[in-house]
Amino acid sequence: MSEQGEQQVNEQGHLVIDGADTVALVKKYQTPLVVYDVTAIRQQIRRFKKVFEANHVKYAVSYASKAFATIAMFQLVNQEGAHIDVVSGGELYTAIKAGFPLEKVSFHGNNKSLAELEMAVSHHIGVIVVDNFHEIALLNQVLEAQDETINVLLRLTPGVSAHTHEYDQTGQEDSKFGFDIRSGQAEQALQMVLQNPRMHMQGIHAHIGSQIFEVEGFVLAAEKLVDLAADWQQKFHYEPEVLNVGGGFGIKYTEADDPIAPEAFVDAIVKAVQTRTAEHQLKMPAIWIEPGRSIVGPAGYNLYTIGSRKDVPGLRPYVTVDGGMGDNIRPALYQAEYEAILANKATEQPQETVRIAGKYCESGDILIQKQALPQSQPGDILAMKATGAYGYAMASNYNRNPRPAVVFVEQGNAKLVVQRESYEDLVHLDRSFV
Ligand SMILES: Cc1ncc(COP(=O)(O)O)c(C=O)c1O
Ligand SMILES: N[C@@H](CCCC[NH3+])C(=O)O
Repeated sequence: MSEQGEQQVNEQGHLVIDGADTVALVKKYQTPLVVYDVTAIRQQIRRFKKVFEANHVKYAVSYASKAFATIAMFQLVNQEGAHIDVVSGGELYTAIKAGFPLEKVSFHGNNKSLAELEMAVSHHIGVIVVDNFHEIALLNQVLEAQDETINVLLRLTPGVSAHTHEYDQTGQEDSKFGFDIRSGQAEQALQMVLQNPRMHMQGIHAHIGSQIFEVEGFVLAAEKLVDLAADWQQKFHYEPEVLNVGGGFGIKYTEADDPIAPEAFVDAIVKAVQTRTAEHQLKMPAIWIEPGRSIVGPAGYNLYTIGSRKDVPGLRPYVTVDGGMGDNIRPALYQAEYEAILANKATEQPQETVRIAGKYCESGDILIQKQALPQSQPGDILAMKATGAYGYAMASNYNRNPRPAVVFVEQGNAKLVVQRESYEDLVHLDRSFV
């Protein structure tokens, strides 16, 4: 068992992840290897749920599976009684393969295809988070063709932009996502759904961004949603059963990060919704959240083997590992920062500051710009911490490197949950030209 930020080391001086010696894991599964601390994932889901339960509100913790979507992860989420959100037919297919209860699935996305909507409706998923007018028409077409009905949430852009990296802002008005509230688009969408006998207007949704450290944005967005609900109650006698405030709760990647606890986010959101609904004399809706990063991020580690080293005189040493931007694009894409330790020398003191480079054919393939480490040798194991969200999920086969294996560890027991890709896998879909 491990808490975010805590580091477990055994008598051999090896980093331990949920009871398993990382050096032994590497011996068995090789590198690059993605390892998840299952206890940490379970704890994180339970922490979110506990706050809702303490406040006696109806709720759903819906894991945003885009952060890490595999069959094993969906099964783990199901064991913890949480919901999931999917954003593609592929994520939905994974949920189906995992045996996930599909009535607990929400389907997001700003351009769901006809085929994706057909798949969602025929599998009777819990709710479609409708994003735009085109989708209302497509969904209606699918529902008529299949003679079905479905629950709908409307995705709204509440005009709240969270303080975060620019690429992650999705709540502001100038966004590709959702119906704009201010211009009246949201109201128009509501009327269309209310008039459609095949769509059950279950509630409203807003997601304001990702890797957010303050509660203010969530509180503001939640208040705006409740104000809108009050307006709709007056105008249309409509009250939402569900108010979904999205995900985006920030995590600690480096010592410089100081996110508030998951409990604090949820508590502030619940209190804001309670207060505002009471003011407007509305029924208290169920509150749904969609944490992705905060559930899997801190629980994940990328393990690499150190290979070559280049000392640039007067500048710095480059220490290269056997992975890089193919298994973690975030440093190259978002200038995301991480910290790493030598997993096989976890008790040794740092002696130098190095740049951790990947093996890909790109100068920008740097995993960590500045990392203090003990003296390292080829063959040492580097453990990058907090890589569990949007790491493996965004992995590619660039340079035709196979994607890593993924191992789940729980109380010392390791289980391979995604096999390492083979060279054969890499050419599997290729067809000969001659
Ligand atoms: C609609 C929606 N819900 C949930 C999430 C999950 O966000 P995070 O992983 O930051 O918790 C995202 C991604 O930002 C999203 O777009
Ligand atoms: N992929 C982004 C987060 C995207 C959030 C999804 N809406 C990251 O790694 O930080």
